[in-house]
Amino acid sequence: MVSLETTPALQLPVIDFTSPNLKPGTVEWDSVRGDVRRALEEYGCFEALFDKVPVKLRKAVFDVSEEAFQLPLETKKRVVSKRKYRGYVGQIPSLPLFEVMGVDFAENEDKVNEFTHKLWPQGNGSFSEAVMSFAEKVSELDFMTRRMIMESFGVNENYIEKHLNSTKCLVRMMKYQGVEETEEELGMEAHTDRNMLTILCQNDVKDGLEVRTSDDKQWIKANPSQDSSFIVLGGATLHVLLNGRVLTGVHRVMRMGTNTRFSAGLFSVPKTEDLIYAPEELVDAEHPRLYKPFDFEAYFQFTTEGPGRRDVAALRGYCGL
Ligand SMILES: O=C(O)CCC(=O)C(=O)O
Ligand SMILES: [Fe+2]
Repeated sequence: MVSLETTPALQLPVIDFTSPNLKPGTVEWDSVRGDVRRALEEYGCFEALFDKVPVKLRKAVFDVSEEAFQLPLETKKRVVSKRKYRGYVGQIPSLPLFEVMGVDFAENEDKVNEFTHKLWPQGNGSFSEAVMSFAEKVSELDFMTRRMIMESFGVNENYIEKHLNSTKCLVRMMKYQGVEETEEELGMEAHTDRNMLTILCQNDVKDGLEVRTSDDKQWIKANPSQDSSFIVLGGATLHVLLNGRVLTGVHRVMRMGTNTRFSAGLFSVPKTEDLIYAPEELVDAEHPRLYKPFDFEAYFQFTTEGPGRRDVAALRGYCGL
């Protein structure tokens, strides 16, 4: 007999960060902290309702990124970097729909202005301002999430403070061309992020980002609200730092429809050369240490030197114990 029941569409957990009382030590904080832990343990990802980024600022970010992508290719090439995740990347033969601008040290006014001046020698205050303001506001969600997850594992306060100060902000603005085909096309291949935490938002093109379930069997369509939510993804560095106790969500971008999709993200990235390894609070008889001390730059290099290196299996091969 054919069952008439349909499987409800899979959804990412949604966590509400909008309580005005969301401060360490409050009941609200502890409750959200529990949600964050469960989501990162089970999905390596969640949708965050977060109201500290005004709609106007989101719009400004997508407007300036559109302006940047419209510059002639020769101009965009002025910000091509040796390191793939920074600067301008586009015209990848296997990902023809995709372009990205990555502004490193987006919390630093001089660095942002330097980037802007390479694209617009006469200056472009709106670009610099949108990037810096986005980095500042979204960092609040990044810091809260990382503080919560570390607190939930009993990591001591000094360590947490030191950890939070050990990262920089990379703001990446992505563009995915629309497609005429009726079939879905790949916008960005399946991968795990390498950094600590990634926080993404997108323009009014609804679909695109998909996150794989932890059993690797299904894709969950992320469908963040255009005005009030962000998708938060745990990266490989956070996974190593927390001794594998949180997942790093595999994700990809699929394109369908003729509208151009713009997305923007804050990537927290280690800025020091200190080796990363799990604090003692994360290691016990039940949870033996999984990874050798980890050098972010060396790992980054490793992932770029061959195909298929952007997943947890490759990470284990690289630095597993
Ligand atoms: O555009 C998106 O939503 C995803 C981008 C992404 O996964 C990345 O830049 O690592
Ligand atoms: Fe990613």
